Parts: sequence; C-alpha cells; structure tokens
Amino acid sequence: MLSLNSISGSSVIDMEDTQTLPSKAFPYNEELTHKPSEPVRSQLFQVELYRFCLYLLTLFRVISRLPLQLRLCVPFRNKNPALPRRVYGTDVLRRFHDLTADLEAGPAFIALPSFSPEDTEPTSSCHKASDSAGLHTEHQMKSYNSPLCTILVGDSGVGKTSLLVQFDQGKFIPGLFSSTVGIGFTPSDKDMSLRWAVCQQGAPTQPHILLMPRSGSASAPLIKKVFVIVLIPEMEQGVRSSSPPPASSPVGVRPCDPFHLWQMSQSDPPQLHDAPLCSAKAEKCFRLLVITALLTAGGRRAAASAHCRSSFSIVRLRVFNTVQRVWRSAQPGTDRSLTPCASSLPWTHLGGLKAAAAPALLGSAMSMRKASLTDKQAKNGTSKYVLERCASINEYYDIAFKVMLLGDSAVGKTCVLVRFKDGAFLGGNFIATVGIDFRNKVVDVDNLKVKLQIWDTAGQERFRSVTHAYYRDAQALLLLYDITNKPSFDNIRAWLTEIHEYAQKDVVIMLLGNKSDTAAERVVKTEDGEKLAKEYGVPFMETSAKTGVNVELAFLAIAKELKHRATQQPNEPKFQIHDYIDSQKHKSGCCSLG
Ligand SMILES: Nc1nc2c(ncn2[C@@H]2O[C@H](COP(=O)(O)OP(=O)(O)OP(=O)(O)O)[C@@H](O)[C@H]2O)c(=O)[nH]1
Repeated sequence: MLSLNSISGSSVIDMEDTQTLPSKAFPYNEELTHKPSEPVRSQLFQVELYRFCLYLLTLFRVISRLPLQLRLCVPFRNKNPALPRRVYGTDVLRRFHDLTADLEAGPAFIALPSFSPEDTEPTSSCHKASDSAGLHTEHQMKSYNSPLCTILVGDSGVGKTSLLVQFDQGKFIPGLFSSTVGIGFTPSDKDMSLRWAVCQQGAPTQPHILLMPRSGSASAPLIKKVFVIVLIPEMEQGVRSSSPPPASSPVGVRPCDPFHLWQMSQSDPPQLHDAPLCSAKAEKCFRLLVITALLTAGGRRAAASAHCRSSFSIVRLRVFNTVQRVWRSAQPGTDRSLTPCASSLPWTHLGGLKAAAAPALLGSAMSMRKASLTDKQAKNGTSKYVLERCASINEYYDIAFKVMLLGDSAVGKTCVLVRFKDGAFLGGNFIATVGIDFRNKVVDVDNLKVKLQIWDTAGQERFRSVTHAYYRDAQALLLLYDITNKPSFDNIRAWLTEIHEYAQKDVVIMLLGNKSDTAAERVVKTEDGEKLAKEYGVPFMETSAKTGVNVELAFLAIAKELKHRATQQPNEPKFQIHDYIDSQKHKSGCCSLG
C-alpha cells in the first residue's frame, strides 16, 4: 500500500512500503531509508552548512554589540602577562573588598613613629601580628605584583630608607648614615616593577613631592595612587617616653590628601597617638604595615576595573623603560653601570654606598650629599667617614653649578643630556621623563674643574609643579625647542615667563633649537630662533643630540659663564658668552671641543 500526504511541499512516505518507492521520484524522502544517496547527502550538507552560517552570523551580531572590554577580556587577560592573572580564583579580591568596603578612593596615609637603629627590638606583639598575617599577605601581594606606589616621607635620618630596605630585602644594615638624594625607588624583584619610593629630607623641605599626587593627571595613575607613609620624629619621643611602650595597634589608614594631612599632623600630633610602633629592625612588623596599607587602600581600586589594572601596567612599563634607558646610557666600568639584577640596585648598598649607587638611576649627587650632612651627623662621628668616601668615590671638582634643561615634551632634553654626559644618542621609541632626574659631569674650564649638576625635567604639563620647585636654586637654564615642532618654539615665550617667575633674577639662560640634523623636517628657521633670543637677550644656538653638533659647546659656554661669574676679580673683564659662542660655533661636534 502506498499513501502520500503532502506536508509543506514535501512528501511523507509510509514506512511500510519503502522498498517499492522509486527513489529518483522522491529524493527528499530518501533520508528515511538507511542509506541516502550521494546527491541527497550533498544537499543535506548544504542545508546544514547554511544553518551553521546563519548561527555564526547571529552570534557575531550579538557579540559585536557587547562592549569592547567584555569582548576582549578573556583573551586579553590570558595573553597579557602584566595583568595579575593569578589573583583570579583566589580569595585576594574578596579580601580587598572586605578590607576596603568603607573607604573612599584617594591616597592612603599611615603615620609611623620612627625609631633609630639603636632602638631596642620591637615588642613581641609586633612579631606575632606579622607572623600570623604578614607573611601570608606578602605572598599574596607578590602574586598580585601590584605596581602601586608608596612614598616614605619624613625628616632626614628618621629611618625611611632603613625601613624600605628592611621591607624589601629583609635586612637591616646598622652604622653609617647616608642621606637619600632626591627621590629614589627600588625596582623590586627581577621584573623591575616600581613598588616603593623614598622621599628625601622630609616633607616640609620637599613639598613638591607631596604635591605630585595632586597634580598628576589620569595618565599617571601611579603617581595618583600614592601611599604616603609619614615618619615623624616628634612622635618617636612621645612613644618612647610612654612606659610601657604601646604595643602595635591596627594600622590607621585613612583616605585623604597627603599634603594636607602632613600639616595636620604637625599641628595636631595627638590624633596620631594610635600610630603603630615600627622599627627598621622589626622586619615583619613593617612588612605587615605596608602590605596592610596596600591591601586596604589600594586593593579596591586595583581590583575594581580592568582598565585600572592595565593603566597601572602601562605606567609601570614606562618606569621600567626609563630605568632601562639609564642602563643603556651607562657606560661599562664606571660607577654608573648597573646590571638588571636586584642585588646591584641602590637599596642593597646602605650606609654610604647608597648615594654612590644611586647615580645609575638618579645621577650622582655627592655635592648634595655633602651639603646634607648635618650637625647631628657630625656629632655622631659619621660625617668624616662619609666625606672621605665621597672623595674616593667621586670625581674631584673645584666648583659646582646647577643647570636645568627646560622645554616642551619630546624636544630632546634627555637626549641632549645623554649626548653631553655619555657621548651617545638615545634613539628608538620616545619615553617621556617622569618627574625630574639629574646627571653630573665635570668639565675643565681654564684649569678649574667645574662640576655641572644637570637636571633633566619632564616637559609634560602635569609635572610642572614638580619642576617649579627646582628652578629657585638653578644657576643656569637651557631652554630647548624642537626645530621640527612649531608649537614647541611658540611655547618658548611661555617658558621664559615661567622662568622669570620662578628662577633667580641673575640665572643664565640659553636658548637651544634642537634636532638640527633633521633639515628636511625643519619648520622653525634659524633666523626665527636668533630673533627670539635677541629679543630676550639670551645666547642661542642650534644643536643636535643625534650628531652631537653644538651640544658640548652649549654646556661648556654655560660652565665658562658660571665659572667667570663665581671667580671674577673686580678688575677682570666680563666674560662675553655671546662672543665665545660665536667664535666656537660649528667647531664642535660631539666631543671635539677642547
Ligand atoms: N633626529 C633627532 N631626534 C632627536 C634629537 N634629540 C632627541 N630626538 C628624539 O626626540 C624624541 C624625544 O627625545 P627626549 O630627549 O626623550 O625628549 P624630552 O625633551 O626629554 O621629553 P620629555 O622627557 O617628555 O620632557 C626621542 O625619540 C629622541 O630620539 C635630535 O637631535 N635629532
């Protein structure tokens, strides 16, 4: 029997009589037989393929409507080693949230009364607290590898660096005191991530460092997310005199403006009475404090968004690049050379060697170090030793001057400095200077050894508050523009206004049009530079950090001018810097000036 029913244009066959079905006449029903023929299989395959394509298209449409971040998060997180992958799946994020639930965003502040190295061991409760939580937390932080920045602030000699080294390396080196120069950081672990920073000489004398978090822009989250640990010598007295000394209490971390809080703490010490007891000898105690602070204040924000984490990574990378750049420019065999391993970094050399190693990252700074020796140090017998060390480590010089490089970002300030100092050109990718840096070079001027301490400033607007603070004691300013960048030339007037506002009245100024090797891309004529310089009565020349043209001449002219000013006898004729430059121009290549 054969019955045919038409359903939606296709035919359904009664299974009872399939054998009698003429296969060619009803090809679509052949699927009901056990072995479909080749053409049917091919058609079925095409239908399936079509449906699969439709499915893919729909999926694509849905995915394309999702936010980019969501679309990329999985591969991004898996492929980017900078992101803290290992955090996921642990209880660290939960811990962050628990700890930070009631905190507002903002820099954290911890007040620590400082103890000198001669102090007694910390109370046992310190050890206990750290043993129970500190080491465990430290492990978690390491795996999180947070690039959050901590700044230790306090008067010179209160023990900031000792605490830092104790925290970072787990050791305390007693004895010789050597003041930190400028601001330093310890790139911790072999991946050189920036983790900690130390502020020199206390907050009141270096307020600009504390201002950095306020002036930072969105592209400097590292600076913004700063943790200021203030070490207050006055508090030390209070804590020591109380008997028995207070045991360590929970860390008081409050979101606040660090600069404001510093002032508050000066005027109102009792509010800090709960500050925890801390000593550079108390390794674990300090670790606990810092880690808790990081977890408490930074955790929520760090854990909150992928964007935040990637921003941190970018900034960390930039700092890493800066460190690498200094390595690159350091010549082997000098005290500036460093190898990228933790053991050779500045903080491993305490007690006098710190500043000697620091030049690799911050520039050599013996003159500052000498100046920073206080009566207190002289009394405790360290000054003589330190001075002897300075003489042996440092190149001898008769007179020292501070010179600053100014100008818009990317005009070539760092390259000019590196060319002068090392005779090398920093090509490749541009890495903007963060904050301020300096290098020293001793030059011979009329049989006198003149040391130029050259400060390389960040041209970016957001670092202005930092650089302003350095203008005041600069004896010379080299103001650069880029001959291939018209706005950098147009901004020179604004720079000169700023200089007149912040610098000394008699500061020596020189205008430099850099990148003179790039003739094809020139947009600022030499005559325009000359005209502007004439208008302001400052010497001018075009330089090239790439070829070295006029670089040494610029610094030497400055050194000569400053030396003559400093040593000029009443009847001696005045040194004419303009004439000197005119006579020497075009003679100097990279290192040819005698
Ligand atoms: N061709 C050429 N390129 C130069 C010269 N000087 C610097 N550059 C390049 O210009 C870019 C910026 O140089 P930097 O020295 O880092 O600029 P900077 O003024 O220090 O910038 P900030 O640190 O942001 O203030 C880099 O890519 C350099 O390689 C030069 O004389 N000639």
